[in-house]
Amino acid sequence: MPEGVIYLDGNSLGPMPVGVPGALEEMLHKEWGAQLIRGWNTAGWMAQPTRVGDMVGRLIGAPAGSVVMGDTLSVKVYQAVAAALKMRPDRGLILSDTGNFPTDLYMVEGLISTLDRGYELRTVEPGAVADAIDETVAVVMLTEVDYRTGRMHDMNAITARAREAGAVMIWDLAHSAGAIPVDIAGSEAEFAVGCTYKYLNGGPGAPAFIYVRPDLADSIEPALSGWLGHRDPFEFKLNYQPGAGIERMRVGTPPVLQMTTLEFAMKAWDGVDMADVRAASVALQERFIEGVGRAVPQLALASPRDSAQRGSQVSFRFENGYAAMQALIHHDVIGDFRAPDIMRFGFTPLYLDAGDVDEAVARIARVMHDRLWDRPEFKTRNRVT
Ligand SMILES: Cc1ncc(COP(=O)(O)O)c(C=O)c1O
Ligand SMILES: Nc1c(O)cccc1C(=O)C[C@H](N)C(=O)O
Repeated sequence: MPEGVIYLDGNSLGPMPVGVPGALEEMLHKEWGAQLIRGWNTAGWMAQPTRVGDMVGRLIGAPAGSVVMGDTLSVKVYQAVAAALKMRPDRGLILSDTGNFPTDLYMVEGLISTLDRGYELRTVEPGAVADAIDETVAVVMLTEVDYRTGRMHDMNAITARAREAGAVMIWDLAHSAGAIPVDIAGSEAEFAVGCTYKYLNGGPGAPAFIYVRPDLADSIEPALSGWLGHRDPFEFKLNYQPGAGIERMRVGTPPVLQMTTLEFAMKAWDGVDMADVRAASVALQERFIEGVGRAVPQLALASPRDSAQRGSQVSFRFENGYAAMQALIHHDVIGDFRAPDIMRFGFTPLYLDAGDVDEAVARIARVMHDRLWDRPEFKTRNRVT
């Protein structure tokens, strides 16, 4: 971590794991440089999407062979929804919630605009999802942890409700993978998707993942029928035939450099138990909430106070939240801002401890008490964070 920086934004972009530059340099010289196109076979690039998929799968409770990496999360959402709709041709409703990340909703809008049957995308308040699931719903698509508030859905209860109603369940685990324990197989959800540039530290643009419940993987119909999801890509047949199991959710050429970065980053999780990560995360978050509550009571907690209902982030509402976050970043506490008024802080025990939390609270208190945010340069909205 850069000297003096307290990084509370690993829920948006994880930091670079120690050793990544060396690992990449080695790969560039020994694999791409020396092996050239032979690297697809001899360096194992072709098998990397499922090999890394298994590493990610372990953290989300997915059995080996049920997760594949590739593309962006937006694309994986599209694939999951398209396949799910084909499983329920008699129904026309896709249910999501108003807390979902916009791209998930946008991808559904785009997908259904290309389909002849009139589909409806309906969003309800997060707390109203379970009651909104009935026999008219084809697909329930939710992000488990709300990107703004950190509010967590009850994955098992909602999946069970969807199952009862005959709807297909898709979970977006963008804010769950590497953040909280997930038992996707135990939930019996049909699909899950997620990204790897947040808690898994795969780097900006790291490939996304998709999980398909193993008993379905050989029967789902991929909408993005790319050649690397074909049963025999190197037969170069004129017609598409889906590959075996999860392989059919591959599309085109995998981003090998990003995949190699991610594969290296995943080594940090070897032997790590998500229950330990969760316990450490909750302890850090509780310390933070109590500290901020004592020192800066004007920041209103936007996250559930009960840690059992919160992912691995803590958010506060403040009307000048954008400027306050810019000022904080200026003072080397990096969180981010989400419109309209949310200051968001992510907790990642792999590289944060109680001392970081106390120092962050002290700097937040200074920024707020001394109104260090009240400067024109902090008020121009032109930033990602
Ligand atoms: C829940 C969720 N879905 C999707 C995305 C983004 O998708 P993509 O990786 O395609 O930009 C994010 C974050 O950017 C997210 O938080
Ligand atoms: N994926 C991002 C990007 O390409 C640029 C900036 C931010 C992101 C994010 O991941 C945002 C994140 N999903 C969020 O929860 O707000």
